[in-house]
Amino acid sequence: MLTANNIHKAYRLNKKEQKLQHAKHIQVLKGVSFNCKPGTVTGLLGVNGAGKTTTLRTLTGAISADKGNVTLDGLDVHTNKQAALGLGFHSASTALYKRLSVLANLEFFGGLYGLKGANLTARVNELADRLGFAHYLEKRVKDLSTGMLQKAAIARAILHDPQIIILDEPTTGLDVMASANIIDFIRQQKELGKTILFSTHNMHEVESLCDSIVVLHKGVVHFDGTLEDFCGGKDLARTITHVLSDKPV
Ligand SMILES: Nc1ncnc2c1ncn2[C@@H]1O[C@H](COP(=O)(O)OP(=O)(O)OP(=O)(O)O)[C@@H](O)[C@H]1O
Repeated sequence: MLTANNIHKAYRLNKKEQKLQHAKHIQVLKGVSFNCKPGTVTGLLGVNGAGKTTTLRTLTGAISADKGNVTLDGLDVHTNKQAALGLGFHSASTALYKRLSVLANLEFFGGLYGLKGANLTARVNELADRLGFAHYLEKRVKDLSTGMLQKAAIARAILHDPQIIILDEPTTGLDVMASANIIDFIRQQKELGKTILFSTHNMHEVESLCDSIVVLHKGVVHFDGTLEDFCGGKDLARTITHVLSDKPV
């Protein structure tokens, strides 16, 4: 089980912001705690600026938390290498080398995970088939469309076959077909027994995929539980708007 335990995170403001806000820091996460149960899909929801990306980045160690910890099956993912390898993280900033082909990128990053030879080829081909990018393995990353790039970057993030897959807005900016492809992929990964945590603003994706949701608001977990418990049979988009703006549904 992946556990976020009392995560706090503040960012230092730049000089102009410090003057405007009469503060040196902005406290973005204020004690975020939740679990992702094995073999489930959890949606991380919240309005722009709620702290979703910061949560995912601190969970995966991409940035350090000021306080709190993250464990995978009881092991701290920030200090235990084996636990860290249990996570795969994709976000808009997941980098690929633009001048290299998709294949060369995946071979390079696979090598960093210790994959080589037939095992590496098999893993790249498996992901290319599942995500539907086998036909552009030889294309240079700089020549990819947004959707193509997204799939290649997701593949890069999970080359090492992690138990936990963490995706920051995986379908943002994608057309319906490319989005559906990624949603199918998440579903397949769940069927394979993986644990998935992803942030999104698309409530239909949440309704069709998620076993549970975590609603973040102003850096605090506002709700953590099943969709049914959150919505009580009502429409998710309306419920979340109601809950977060305190207006009647
Ligand atoms: N590197 C940074 N330095 C300073 N402030 C930051 C930094 N990164 C994020 N923030 C601020 O932290 C807050 C939360 O940002 P975050 O990106 O985590 O929110 P989010 O819920 O993912 O938003 P969105 O839905 O728009 O992607 C925002 O006020 C943002 O401006």
